[in-house]
Amino acid sequence: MKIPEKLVIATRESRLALWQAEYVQAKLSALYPQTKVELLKMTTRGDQILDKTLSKVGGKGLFVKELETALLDGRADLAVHSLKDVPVDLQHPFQLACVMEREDPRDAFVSNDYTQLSDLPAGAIVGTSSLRRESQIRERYPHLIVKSLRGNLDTRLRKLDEGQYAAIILAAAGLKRLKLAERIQSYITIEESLPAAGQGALGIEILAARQDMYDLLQALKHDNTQACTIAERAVSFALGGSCQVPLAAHAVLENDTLYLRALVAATDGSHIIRAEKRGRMTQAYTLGIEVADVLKQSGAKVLIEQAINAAKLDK
Ligand SMILES: NCc1[nH]cc(CCC(=O)O)c1CC(=O)O
Repeated sequence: MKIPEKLVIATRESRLALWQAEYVQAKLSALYPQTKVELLKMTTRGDQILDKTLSKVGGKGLFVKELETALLDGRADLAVHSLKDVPVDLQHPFQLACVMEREDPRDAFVSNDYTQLSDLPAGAIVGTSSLRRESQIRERYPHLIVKSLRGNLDTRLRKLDEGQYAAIILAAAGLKRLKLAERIQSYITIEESLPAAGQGALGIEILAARQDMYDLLQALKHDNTQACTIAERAVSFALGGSCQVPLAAHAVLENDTLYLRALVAATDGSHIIRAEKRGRMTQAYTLGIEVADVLKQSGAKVLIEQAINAAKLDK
């Protein structure tokens, strides 16, 4: 393997994105001490459009496109992403080189006044802009009001502190990475808020033609996480998932067996379709497709069409 003199990592400029890119930078520097590893900091459309909920902005790959341009014109060799933000139908000329070890995949309950969702009184306002979180909250706590909450982590926490919300829901992974875990009142169980495909994991994107990069990055791969997220992303892919659709998929490895759970929800919170299955680690993708098939047989397609139409009407 030929080790390059210099590597450039494309990254967004949010604090979390920079943490993630610097984390990869440190790992690569340790692995390849002769190589100079630099960051190319970029603003994406997802960072600029802050007045709409993500489902209404509606673009797949809202947070990755600009970084891909840098890969294409050779300004960067790799791009570091929250895997959750990487489109499941990532296509040629791009490729995921590897998936790194997952942080805590759970959603976190953040509030200045309450300890957990079940403590909130009727009419209390919960902030989240994820349809996935919203539908699961609505199913279990129909007396709560869910309101949109956008912006990077610091912005979201500021809006909570200003009193616009009784509580907000955020990915635990981001808070932990930014040393903000003390803001977490409680963790929402996987059962109560099934996470998004890839939540908590980092994905490294490259040009598919860059075999040298692919080989170099295999040292960062985490087999367990990669198998779990392949299964999760396959569910989403098979259902045509995007952030317009309330879709969750989460897998864990239990003694070499993958345990995959997924759900599709009605945007109005009226019902949720769930499916789960166990399978071999080496058959992760197939397992995801099978779980998606079970969801389809239970009527998931109709819910997905409704969600996509609702998003169109809202624009
Ligand atoms: N959609 C934005 C996004 N992308 C990744 C994370 C958190 C970190 C992760 O899941 O890896 C977040 C924020 C959130 O969901 O609270």
